[in-house]
Amino acid sequence: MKVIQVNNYEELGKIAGEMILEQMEAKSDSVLGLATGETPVGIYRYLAEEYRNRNLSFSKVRTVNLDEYIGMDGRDEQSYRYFMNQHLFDRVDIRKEFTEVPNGKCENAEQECLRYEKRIEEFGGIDIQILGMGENGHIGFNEPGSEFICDTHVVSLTEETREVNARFFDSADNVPEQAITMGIRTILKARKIILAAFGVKKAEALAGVLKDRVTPWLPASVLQFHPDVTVIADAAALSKCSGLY
Ligand SMILES: O=P(O)(O)OC[C@H]1O[C@](O)(CO)[C@@H](O)[C@@H]1O
Repeated sequence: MKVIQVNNYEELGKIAGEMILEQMEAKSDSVLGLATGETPVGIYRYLAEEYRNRNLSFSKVRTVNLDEYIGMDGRDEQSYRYFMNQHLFDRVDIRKEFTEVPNGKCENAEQECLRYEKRIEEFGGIDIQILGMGENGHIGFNEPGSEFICDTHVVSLTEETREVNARFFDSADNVPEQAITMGIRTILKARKIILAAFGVKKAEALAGVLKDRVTPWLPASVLQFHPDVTVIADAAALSKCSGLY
């Protein structure tokens, strides 16, 4: 894995953003795999700014998001669809019908997972996938103990993740208990992966990803099996990784 240490959050957004723009320059109809959470907000901000500053177009770009809470639709402010509209899709000329986020309000979640996986295939697979990482090492909502050979599926969130994500809700009780997430196999099929980590809360998990054995108990460690992963992280997130990169 290639590791890039950044000095601040803005730099993380710029370096990851430039990798995405490079991908779009090489292929205007690139398929971008996108993530939610606080970490990638700076990446979307950078993309939206560069869209305005340069003569860029997202009109041919397709996107697929990692996950969505079950029970939420795009009008719910805590939904990941809402997050993506707010931070990126409403700020660039992307075609909404080219943006995919699992439908949290679907009638049949199992069918929705199959539809989602098929849609990624129809798009031609993911060219570049942005990943954040949970403090427990989850990627997407693949929690510790998840199967590696798994496509888009329904998950029950751990209490730990629900508590960490309570910051986006009125209380932890309001955090949905289930979500739809791309599986680890879906993620590993992406041609390139960026793992973004910021802050000391990610230090332990990131050290495990860079130095420990691959284990389902630290889902992000599976990225060691992927041939093209770039880790972009600040000194705090890398503080337990000295000598490893
Ligand atoms: O970037 P943050 O806010 O630390 O979140 C990390 C991870 O948590 C999630 O938001 C879900 O718990 C993931 O989508 C994300 O990768």
